[in-house]
Amino acid sequence: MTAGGHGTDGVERRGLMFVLSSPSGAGKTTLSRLLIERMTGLRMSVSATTRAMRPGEVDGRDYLFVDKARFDAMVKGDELLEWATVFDNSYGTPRAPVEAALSAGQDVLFDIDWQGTQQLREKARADVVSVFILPPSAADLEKRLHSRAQDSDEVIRKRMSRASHEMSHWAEYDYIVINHAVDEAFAEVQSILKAERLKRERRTGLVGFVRGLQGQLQG
Ligand SMILES: Nc1nc2c(ncn2[C@@H]2O[C@H](COP(=O)(O)OP(=O)(O)O)[C@@H](O)[C@H]2O)c(=O)[nH]1
Ligand SMILES: Nc1ncnc2c1ncn2[C@@H]1O[C@H](COP(=O)(O)OP(=O)(O)O)[C@@H](O)[C@H]1O
Repeated sequence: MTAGGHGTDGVERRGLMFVLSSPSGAGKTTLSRLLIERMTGLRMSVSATTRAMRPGEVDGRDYLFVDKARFDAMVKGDELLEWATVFDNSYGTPRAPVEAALSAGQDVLFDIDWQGTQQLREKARADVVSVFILPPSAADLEKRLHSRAQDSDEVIRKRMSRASHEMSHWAEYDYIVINHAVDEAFAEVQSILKAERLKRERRTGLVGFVRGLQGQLQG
């Protein structure tokens, strides 16, 4: 699924799928936006969802907002790389943009839940890097859900009551980041991506590069 692209140092490598998951309100969206703004070579995977649009959200940027019939047609037509039901709504990752980005040598960022992460891992274990974001405390989580001011009290109660269940999947992830201060959590997530980009196994161009160096040395 992942064709080659060039790393910042010019050595060809396979693109990776960078996954952020967390209980609702822990900071995935905030960290994802910062990553997209500040890291080159990284594209956001825009999910399809049947949930209602929140104030300030933009169709096609935050999500593709679709009705249940369209979502079911996407599932039937094998248009989704993975999909799951979360908070009574359907969410899924459109396959085509992900495949196009990876073939163009870009990395892809996913804000998806543990169910979607498991499905991606089953499909492409070596190319998936997963990070679970935890809130510093339950009180902070609740405060953040309220401060976002985009969900009703009832929806927030539902999200809080699901948080413990969501969090129970933390040990399936490669990295765990505790989101105390945004800047620090961002720096940690950024470091993970930078290090993962340098992993030897992804750097398909290294053999040729080193051969070239050896040729120069013998030359
Ligand atoms: N499996 C899967 N989960 C998704 C997808 N898109 C979003 N989610 C997850 O659905 C959950 C709810 O997302 P959302 O309604 O935006 O609320 P938020 O968690 O407060 O941002 C979050 O855990 C997201 O990570 C997707 O395409 N697939
Ligand atoms: N480290 C942090 N400290 C304080 N507030 C934060 C922090 N990270 C995120 N927030 C705020 O918490 C709310 C929920 O964050 P968001 O990124 O939407 O979470 P998620 O996408 O995981 O549901 C937002 O209002 C966001 O601005």
